[in-house]
Amino acid sequence: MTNDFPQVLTIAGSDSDGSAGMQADLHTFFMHHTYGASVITACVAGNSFGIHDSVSMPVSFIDNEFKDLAEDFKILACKTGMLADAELINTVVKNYKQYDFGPLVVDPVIMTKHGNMLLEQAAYDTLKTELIPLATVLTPNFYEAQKLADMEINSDDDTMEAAKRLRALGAKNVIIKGKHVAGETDVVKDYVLLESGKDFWIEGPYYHTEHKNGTGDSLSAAITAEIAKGTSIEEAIRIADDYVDKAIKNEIEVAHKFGPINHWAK
Ligand SMILES: Nc1ncnc2c1ncn2[C@@H]1O[C@H](COP(=O)(O)OP(=O)(O)O)[C@@H](O)[C@H]1O
Ligand SMILES: Cc1ncc(COP(=O)(O)OP(=O)(O)O)c(N)n1
Repeated sequence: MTNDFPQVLTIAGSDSDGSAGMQADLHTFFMHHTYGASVITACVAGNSFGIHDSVSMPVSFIDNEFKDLAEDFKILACKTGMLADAELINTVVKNYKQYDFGPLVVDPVIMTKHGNMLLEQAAYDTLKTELIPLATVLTPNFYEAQKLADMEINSDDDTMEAAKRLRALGAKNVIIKGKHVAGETDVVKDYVLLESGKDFWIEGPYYHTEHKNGTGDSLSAAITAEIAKGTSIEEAIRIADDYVDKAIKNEIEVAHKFGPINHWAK
């Protein structure tokens, strides 16, 4: 029997079209040679045209998902995605503190790139005070970084200041995914501030494609998988960035409008 596949966990919402949410996480875990388990927090009904309905799981059900995994699995790293509201954030925080599921990557999912809200506004403070302090790596996109750092980002200096503020909330390592707007952008730039104080930019070409649903989920899932394999945080972030870059660059023909990225790309 082989034991070469570290066990990892996504604590996230299900997205019915498979492009984002825990489905994207599980595709990514698989491609990084890790075994993915899931604590489902919410379900969204959606397709490549948008999200059309959403329900949250009962708190007692989420407790039982954690308990069942803790009794049977050795989770080496985990990540959070869509948490919907403050009650769900508090439930996840309580369970993460109770069990030993390794380093935590927090993808502070607030809104999809097409404007659907996935976290209610009343929960932003809970995210900041309860979950972010537990984060080994925090992975906000441009919009989320502005909300959580409570500032506008208009320059590289602003991005660096926002990352400092997010570290001050308690996140050990921060990657802020850069702003990228079709027609305005030739390059995408992510900024990384590590626990050691080391910082750097990861720059790549902007790809003109509608097939980029799930980029943020896949980035944070790849970081999680690499951490579970023992990769350093810096290298995990670089590998994850490269994975998502290739997955956007090499489009696949799935769905009619805003499609998924290509997890098989090499
Ligand atoms: N069109 C694009 N071309 C190249 N890289 C992209 C593109 N869109 C997103 N990325 C990259 O995908 C990763 C996820 O970023 P982003 O899409 O902003 O996250 P989110 O899905 O959380 O909004 C980042 O590394 C970002 O630079
Ligand atoms: C259930 C669910 N969770 C998260 C998202 C958003 O995914 P993300 O990768 O952060 O962003 P997009 O690239 O999809 O905008 C989602 N859509 N559904």
